[in-house]
Amino acid sequence: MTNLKVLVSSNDFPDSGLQILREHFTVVQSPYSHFGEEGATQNKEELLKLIPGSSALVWVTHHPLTKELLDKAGPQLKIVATASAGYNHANVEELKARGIKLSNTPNVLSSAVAEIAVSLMLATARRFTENLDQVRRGEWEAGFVKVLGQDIRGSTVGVIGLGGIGQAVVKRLAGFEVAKFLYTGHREKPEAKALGAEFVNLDDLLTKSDFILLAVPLTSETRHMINSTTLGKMKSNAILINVGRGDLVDQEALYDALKSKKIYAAGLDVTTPEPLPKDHKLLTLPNIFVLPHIGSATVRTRNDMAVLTSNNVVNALTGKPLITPILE
Ligand SMILES: O=C(O)C(=O)CO
Repeated sequence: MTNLKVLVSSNDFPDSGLQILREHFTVVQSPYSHFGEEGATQNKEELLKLIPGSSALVWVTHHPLTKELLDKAGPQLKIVATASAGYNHANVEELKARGIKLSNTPNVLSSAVAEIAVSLMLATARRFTENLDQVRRGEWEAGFVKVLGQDIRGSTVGVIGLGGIGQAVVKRLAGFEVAKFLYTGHREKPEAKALGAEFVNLDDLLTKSDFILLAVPLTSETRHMINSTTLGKMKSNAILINVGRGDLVDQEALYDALKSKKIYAAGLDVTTPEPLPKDHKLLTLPNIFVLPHIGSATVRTRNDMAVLTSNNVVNALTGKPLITPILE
């Protein structure tokens, strides 16, 4: 064990990851979580107190890594290891300018997030929100014609971003008799052939797909890529699924498109903000199904993410290459 200090940024980092860190370093952990307005404020104050002298930061959720925090940490900071695949909160340019390494946790969460994407497809296509509401009200529609949904069978599924998560969704849909998989992105993916997915431009994907899956990182290029213009190109039976980041979607435009039935439905695991306030107007719509960002929230996946995060820290502080580098 060394005296190098590792700060774990919230109280819910799994023991599997903590154990690895404790074998090597002096571990300091915030007693708060990032979640909720109060938790986030308390945690920020606590982190400002705990961060000086840290050689590594284990960044557990999506709290922004501000210049203020980095300044407080001090010049010995070598690595930020974020326990997430997405790293839009990690202030990449600032880390790069300061020569600080950055790692994330891709791949280990692809199957869990893909399961949530498929769940959202089913929940929206089969109108779980309206149907569950009927059950809760004790007012089931009688007869043959119930709240009728759409089939995944025979549909065209368009994937925006055929990376690890997008590919895992296509694999999981193998038994659903999907008619066609389309995908778009910066370039064709070698994996697409085996998956039977056809590379198209964004406009083609938007105009032809029955399901549109967002599985791209949030960048300045992808922010609000779903807006009134792109929503306007979708089919009236289109279902939008977002397992990426809330800001990929202009939520005002999405509200209008769902309210006016310009598109059929939306299933969101990610929103802006998170948590979405319970009186948010999106939640008044019958054709939306919202989850509280649980894509990677299984015991196994969270443990895998924690172990990978900690092993990245061990490697960075013992002079070995990062396992999953963003900045090295
Ligand atoms: O790891 C991430 O970036 C996630 O949002 C998982 O749901």
